[in-house]
Amino acid sequence: MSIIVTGGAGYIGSHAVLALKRQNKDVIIIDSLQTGHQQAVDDDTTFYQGDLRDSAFLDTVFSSHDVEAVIHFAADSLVGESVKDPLKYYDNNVGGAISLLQAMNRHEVKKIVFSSTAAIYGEPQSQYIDENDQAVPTNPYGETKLAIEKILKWAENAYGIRWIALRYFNVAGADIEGKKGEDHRPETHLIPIVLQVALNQRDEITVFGSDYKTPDGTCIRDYIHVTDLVDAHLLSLEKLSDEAKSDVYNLGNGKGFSVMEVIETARKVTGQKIPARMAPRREGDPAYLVASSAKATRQLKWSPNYTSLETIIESAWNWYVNHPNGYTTHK
Ligand SMILES: NC(=O)c1ccc[n+]([C@@H]2O[C@H](COP(=O)([O-])OP(=O)(O)OC[C@H]3O[C@@H](n4cnc5c(N)ncnc54)[C@H](O)[C@@H]3O)[C@@H](O)[C@H]2O)c1
Ligand SMILES: O=c1ccn([C@@H]2O[C@H](COP(=O)(O)OP(=O)(O)O[C@H]3O[C@H](CO)[C@H](O)[C@H](O)[C@H]3O)[C@@H](O)[C@H]2O)c(=O)[nH]1
Repeated sequence: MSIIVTGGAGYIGSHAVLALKRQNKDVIIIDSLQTGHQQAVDDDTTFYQGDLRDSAFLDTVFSSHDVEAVIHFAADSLVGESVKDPLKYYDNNVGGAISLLQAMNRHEVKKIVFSSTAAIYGEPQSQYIDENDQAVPTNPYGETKLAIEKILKWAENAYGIRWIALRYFNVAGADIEGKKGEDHRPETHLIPIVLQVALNQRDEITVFGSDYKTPDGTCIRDYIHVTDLVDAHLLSLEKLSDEAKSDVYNLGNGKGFSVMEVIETARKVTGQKIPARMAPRREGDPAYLVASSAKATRQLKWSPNYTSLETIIESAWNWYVNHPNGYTTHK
């Protein structure tokens, strides 16, 4: 039996493929390479290049393998871009998920683990966000992910497809053995940008806002190591195999770090100066976003191993030092 990983040539998906292969699972990647990289796919992994919205393409993949379950990472995920071009996000994220679920239904595949996001919560209502907090997204990206969670509920009701939606906080770091890393183009995430400054690829890091109501005035986020995040997907697959009920889980580290703490830690890890410039707030950034992952700890038996910010940044730095140009040729 095989596991299909959509978006397996992307940052998180490629780490999931690595983890599944370390468990000797038979993995099939589906990826259009619209933001992913051919070089992130190992030669010994079955890879189909194509778009999820292409049903005939999906039929070819699903009918060529005995598919046990799907892990669905493929999506567009830039918050700012989603505000400028919301239809692109509804088309790719919601359209892609619908097409995938239809293919699963046609081919009688009944288990899916889905990448959701903390962005579905919008402005947080409490200090540690839990799964019962209000889901009121403040951008189209978050809306598309929430819409897919709702689609999953109805798909279960009608077609018996069971699902687990994992709401990620700030995913960061790279494989501890240095086999995979993060290469988004354009890069918008804080830690990779800070490390690009350390590599002299950028002049400085722009700090978006230093007047928040936080101890040092900069935004606080919950950074979760990509390998810990991926572990929760493997546990979710096991849980679905045990006929457990469909559910949503937050995935975070439970610890908040400010933008300045990230920069300070990166200075320590890299030994570089990393000049920082204070700038106005970025629109739509809440001051404080930290997860309660108690439900995942309790019900998935999940526990993160790489919770120190230093370890997270060190693992990313290790990959960048060895891959200063990322996955060299894009696409
Ligand atoms: N990186 C984070 O901090 C973060 C946080 C919360 C949620 N997420 C979610 O995790 C998932 C993976 O994120 P990532 O950072 O690895 O992104 P990524 O862009 O590196 O990976 C996404 C992959 O999906 C592929 N893809 C996109 N649309 C496709 C389509 N229609 N058909 C086939 N392939 C398609 C892309 O080519 C890419 O390889 C996304 O769903 C994202 O919304 C990420
Ligand atoms: O050059 C930069 C980049 C980021 N930041 C700050 O660093 C923090 C982290 O920003 P990221 O862009 O790395 O991450 P976000 O918190 O904006 O977004 C992440 O969390 C979201 C959930 O709220 C979504 O899931 C999204 O996909 C995921 O990347 C924010 O306060 C941001 O303002 C800077 O100061 N300078």
